[in-house]
Amino acid sequence: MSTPEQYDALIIGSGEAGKYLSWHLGSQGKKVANVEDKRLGGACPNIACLPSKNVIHSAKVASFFQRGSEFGIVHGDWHVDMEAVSARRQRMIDGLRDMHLANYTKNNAEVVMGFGRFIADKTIEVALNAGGTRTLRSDYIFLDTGSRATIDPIPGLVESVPLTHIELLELTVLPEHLLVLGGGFIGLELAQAMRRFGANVTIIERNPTLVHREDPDVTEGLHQLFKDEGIDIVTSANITRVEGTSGKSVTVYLSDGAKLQGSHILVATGRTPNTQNMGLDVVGIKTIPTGHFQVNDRLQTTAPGVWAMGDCAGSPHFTHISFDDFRIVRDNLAGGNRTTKNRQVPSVTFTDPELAHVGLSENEAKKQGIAYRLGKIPMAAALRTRTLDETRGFMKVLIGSDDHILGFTAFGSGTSELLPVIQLAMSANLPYSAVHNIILTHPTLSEGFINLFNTVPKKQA
Ligand SMILES: Cc1cc2nc3c(=O)[nH]c(=O)nc-3n(C[C@H](O)[C@H](O)[C@H](O)COP(=O)(O)OP(=O)(O)OC[C@H]3O[C@@H](n4cnc5c(N)ncnc54)[C@H](O)[C@@H]3O)c2cc1C
Ligand SMILES: NC(=O)c1ccc[n+]([C@@H]2O[C@H](COP(=O)([O-])OP(=O)(O)OC[C@H]3O[C@@H](n4cnc5c(N)ncnc54)[C@H](O)[C@@H]3O)[C@@H](O)[C@H]2O)c1
Repeated sequence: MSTPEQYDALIIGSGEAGKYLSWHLGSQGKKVANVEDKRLGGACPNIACLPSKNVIHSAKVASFFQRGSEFGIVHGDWHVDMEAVSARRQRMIDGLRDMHLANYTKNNAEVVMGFGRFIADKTIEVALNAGGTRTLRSDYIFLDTGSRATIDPIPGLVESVPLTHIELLELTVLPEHLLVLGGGFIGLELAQAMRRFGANVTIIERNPTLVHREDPDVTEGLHQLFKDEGIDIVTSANITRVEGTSGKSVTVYLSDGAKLQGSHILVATGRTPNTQNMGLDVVGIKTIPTGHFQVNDRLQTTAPGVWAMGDCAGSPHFTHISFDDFRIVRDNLAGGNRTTKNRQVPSVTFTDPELAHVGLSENEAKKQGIAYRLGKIPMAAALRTRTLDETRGFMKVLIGSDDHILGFTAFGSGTSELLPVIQLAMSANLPYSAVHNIILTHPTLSEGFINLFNTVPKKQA
């Protein structure tokens, strides 16, 4: 082993938690190296959240063109230029890359491009992308290695060279017919975007409904939306094999004898944590059966002086949660006592309309035997939606016996921006009247809260 270079902190992976911790510790004058083997800044700005929302927005513009006459806009011939859609996405990514580089420079955090693995206690060897190795040592090591698309061991699937979200977002030619494996977050968002660009799309989901853990009104709403947009949905699908090559012709065979034919196939069936080939045995870092690093509620692994954050630590797979993992570790390093226990996990599925959620769903409340009063309105009751012709969907809120908000779900255009008000009331333990009684600007979507809380049944005396 070459003589290790000594650091105050080593961070493996430059995803959300990793980069923020690198910038934070660097700004405090610590000698920090952030090791990254692929894309600086991790998945979110390069291949996940931001590029997908960029492409989804282009698809929204396409849907406005399709709906032009509804708004009194008469246009001539138009078409989708996938090369230009892709170029717009790439421009955004390039800008984000510059922003990341500037942050590393400003905060004196070193970037080491290469794959990191443990070779001894507190010691990482980096196989440099540029060739050669470096050996780095620190008493403080933080893992933020993220996750990748799972490719199930279905006969013929690997051989079909399926698209993952990475290749799909980079397409410069529209698929004629896209088969989407999985009706979860990625499948729904990308299926709708591709359909709006003009592709035929079939979603193949193994459960009886899309987003099967959601309440029945949510799944019904999504099924109806996708049906109206001309997306085929095959549920309770048991795939026995795949034949052909994505980009040419692919056939998916189901156990009930059905045969689904497409030009391309996208896998969107969940994530696998990046925890392999990292020399974990050398330092005694354990993983759990899902492959994630084993951590406690302060995100400490089973090796002293090694923490894990974000997807690789099994935290809910969202960028905002990886960011919160960073805050927990940052504050505990400074002597705090923060944990991952009982934290809010808000989420938004960026279909159009969006599905925004925080707290308990009705399914969960029933399963846990928690009594609730339900307030619910159609989105059309928030009059803003009528000005926009975006009246599809509903909002609902679960209220506990003490008048506090237990959960909120909105399936409606622009509803992601409604979450923070509800989250604030929930985290400050305020009764729902605290939101109900605010003067809410007319005509905004949030004004819908007044109508929503009006529908909550009064407490029984
Ligand atoms: C298509 C898509 C859309 C999404 N949209 C959203 C969204 O809208 N909102 C949201 O909140 N979440 C979204 N997510 C989820 C979100 O992207 C992830 O939860 C988040 O990026 C995870 O961040 P992370 O910090 O765990 O690490 P990541 O961003 O995954 O970064 C980990 C980095 O570590 C590197 N690495 C791994 N192993 C090593 C090693 N040994 N040595 C060196 N480097 C290594 C990897 O190459 C990677 O760059 C989306 C995900 C996908 C796939
Ligand atoms: N807007 C967002 O915040 C956002 C967007 C995209 C991804 N993400 C994150 O990334 C994670 C991964 O997304 P995802 O869509 O890959 O996973 P997911 O867990 O959301 O959905 C996967 C779906 O695939 C189905 N499935 C699994 N194996 C299958 C098979 N063999 N055949 C047919 N269907 C099968 C599952 O039943 C499930 O419905 C999400 O859980 C989420 O945490 C978040």
